Amino acid sequence: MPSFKTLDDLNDIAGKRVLVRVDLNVPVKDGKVTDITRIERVAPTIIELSKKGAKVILLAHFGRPKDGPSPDLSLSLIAPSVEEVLDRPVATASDVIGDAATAAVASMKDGDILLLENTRFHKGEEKNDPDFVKALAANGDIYVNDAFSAAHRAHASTEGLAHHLPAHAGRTMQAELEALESGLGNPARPVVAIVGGAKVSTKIDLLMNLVKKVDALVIGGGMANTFIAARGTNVGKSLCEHDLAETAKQIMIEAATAGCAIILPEDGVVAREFKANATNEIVAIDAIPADAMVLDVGPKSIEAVKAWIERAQTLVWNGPLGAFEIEPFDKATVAAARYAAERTRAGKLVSVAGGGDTVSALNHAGVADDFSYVSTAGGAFLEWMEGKALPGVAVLAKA
Ligand SMILES: Nc1ncnc2c1ncn2[C@@H]1O[C@H](COP(=O)(O)OP(=O)(O)O)[C@@H](O)[C@H]1O
Ligand SMILES: O=C(OP(=O)(O)O)[C@H](O)COP(=O)(O)O
Repeated sequence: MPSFKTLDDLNDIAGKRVLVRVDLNVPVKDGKVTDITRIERVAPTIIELSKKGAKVILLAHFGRPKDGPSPDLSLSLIAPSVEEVLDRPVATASDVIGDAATAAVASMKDGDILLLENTRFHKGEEKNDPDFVKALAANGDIYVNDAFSAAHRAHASTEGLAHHLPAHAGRTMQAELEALESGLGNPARPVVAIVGGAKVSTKIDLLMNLVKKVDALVIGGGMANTFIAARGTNVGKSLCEHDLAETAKQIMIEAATAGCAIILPEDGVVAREFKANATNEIVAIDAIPADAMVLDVGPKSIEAVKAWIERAQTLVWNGPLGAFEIEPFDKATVAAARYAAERTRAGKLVSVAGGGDTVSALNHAGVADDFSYVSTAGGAFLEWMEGKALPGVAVLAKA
């Protein structure tokens, strides 16, 4: 595990402006936060710094804004939940740099907490643009990164800042790395990975290495549609990234070479509308109607997933098997989560799951506490599993 400075190395910080990168990219429905796990996980760092008298300035992204600020991706939507979890007032600012941010920081008293606006409202964030990094750094004396779940991004607030200010890992960053190392550093085999969800383009590349590390890869969700389409099967209107067909094919070749089984759904639950209780039917995976979309894997596939969980000694899971937020398309995710929890409780399985929506899905299934470890991270967790150095962690180690 890389060594880095932590909060233990931060003394006499009363009055200091501490820029704390947190991950507040939480699930939201109708403007309301539906899962507060990520907020709960960063609370200890925020409270500790505030109690030491620091001015705690939170930096975070929310969603993937394309063209600058948009009200539906404003962190002001998340601020009330942050206040509720911390049980303290949290001020907000209408921007993350510039006059609005400077004025908000200038008005802080020792121990105050301020949430700046979505870092991704500026293009410089994802480009790790030096001028944007400087503008962020102007409001801080110290940088703390507690966003393990965004540490696979070499962005201004996750990587760039550590080159400008004394950089420390927050309590969650530290705890996540320790827990993953102790749970998965030397995993018992067979290791089975389940990968689903919707972030196909940002996660598909890492499967190329993941298949060399695990014995079986079970693919569900939007990711499965992309693999099924790559085989030449019609996926109708399903969430699918057709331009990634070649990558998907290459992954299947790599998996065969590495001796990793790839398990794709045999059947799916299809609907014509993405909404709760939409009329739906179960179809074989090669019989998806052209005007329908697969919103969950079907009952035969659920049995296959459970059989792989039964064979596994270690399970790593990121990405729900279906659109679990809308019933009845939560069935496969709930069934797999409950079965993995049952095997874990019986001492037959080490189960590690991660990702904002995956954690929310485990909470929905009522089994998050039964898993061996639940990480706040999805993509970062899988990249860690691949053995990759995460830019946000590597830079802390250097600092
Ligand atoms: N078949 C599907 N069609 C559309 N969306 C899906 C499907 N399966 C899963 N999803 C969606 O994937 C999202 C979670 O994906 P992702 O962000 O990759 O997971 P995580 O946050 O756990 O890393 C959920 O909102 C879920 O509705
Ligand atoms: O939610 C996140 O990642 P995850 O969906 O892989 O768990 C992180 O906040 C990173 O977000 P990003 O994938 O838009 O960079």
